[in-house]
Amino acid sequence: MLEAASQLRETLALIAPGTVLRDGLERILRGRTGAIIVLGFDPVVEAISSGGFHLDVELSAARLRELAKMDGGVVVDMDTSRIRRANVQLLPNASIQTSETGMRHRTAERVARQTGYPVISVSQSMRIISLYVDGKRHVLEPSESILASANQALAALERYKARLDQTSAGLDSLEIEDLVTVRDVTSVLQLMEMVRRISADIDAYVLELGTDGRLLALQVEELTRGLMAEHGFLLEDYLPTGMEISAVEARLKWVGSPALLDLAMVARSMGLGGIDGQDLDAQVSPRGLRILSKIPRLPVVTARAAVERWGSLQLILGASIEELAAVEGVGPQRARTLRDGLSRLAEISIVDRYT
Ligand SMILES: Nc1ncnc2c1ncn2[C@@H]1O[C@H](COP(=O)(O)OP(=O)(O)OP(=O)(O)O)[C@@H](O)[C@H]1O
Repeated sequence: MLEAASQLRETLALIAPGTVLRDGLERILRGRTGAIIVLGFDPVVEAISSGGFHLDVELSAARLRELAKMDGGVVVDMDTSRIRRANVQLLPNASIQTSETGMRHRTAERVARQTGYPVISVSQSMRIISLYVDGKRHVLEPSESILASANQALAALERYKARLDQTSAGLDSLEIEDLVTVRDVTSVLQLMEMVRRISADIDAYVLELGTDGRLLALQVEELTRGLMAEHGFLLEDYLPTGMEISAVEARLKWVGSPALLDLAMVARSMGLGGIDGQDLDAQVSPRGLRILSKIPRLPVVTARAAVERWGSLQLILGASIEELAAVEGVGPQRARTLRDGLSRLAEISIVDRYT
């Protein structure tokens, strides 16, 4: 059995716009009929299916629509995308709790609970498609209303991303001048986490939207490109020795959205700002990976080699071209790229400060 959240996700993907199943469901709705469709076929399903007939035909939208016109349920074997039974009376255990009204929906919920397979009901009277999976009911919204919510989330994502870019550029300058405090680092991490959460929400919409969500997916991908890598570099730059990135990520995941607004909470998650994370004005110095990764044409392995050799951005800034070139994995040409890149970042930082 799949993990609950992933079972819902996988089923939503199976019935998203653009899939055969969704096309069939839309036809059933347009034809003003109803349906009850079990997405799985095994001896348990067989045991609670009575009457009707056995089939072994490929699932198609037109077939599903035709079979749904008949009374009773349709059983689809999703592994092989084949229709296995139609016109069956489903007889789940009547003692299974159901919060639904109407025989079709009560049956759908019970069958889903009893078999562990997702069950779809299309209500003829209410004209809605419901999915019963993992003991819960999920009503399929029309793409337009999902898109409306997704667009709101996208607007929020754009706002947070713009703030993140600004805050991250501010951190560049502070790093060059060695004036970073815990507050500066955690502000960037906080915004990264917010952006990550909003994109995860949008990903869920994208999944449910199927082909209707392609443009949305592209926009999110564009907005969040490179963000995961930068997130990792930021942590590598500031984590106290001995603290694992995965441990910080696991902690952050459990910080609720309101608590995420508290910088001390974020600081505590990454082991900065003292035991309680309250010392936000404490000075910290980066190892330098995040800022070096921003230098065009400088491979990450080279940046990493320099960071491993000196262990601090200030020391890298103070190193001569010859010293840089002598590091294994750097060499003369990349040493120059690195030095020029850092000089440019330093210039930008000075310009930012005095204009
Ligand atoms: N146990 C069952 N097995 C298979 N199909 C069923 C079962 N119970 C109901 N149905 C199907 O649902 C149809 C509608 O039944 P009923 O009017 O009791 O349900 P409903 O919940 O009010 O449905 P709707 O919301 O579509 O109006 C039945 O004609 C039958 O095709």
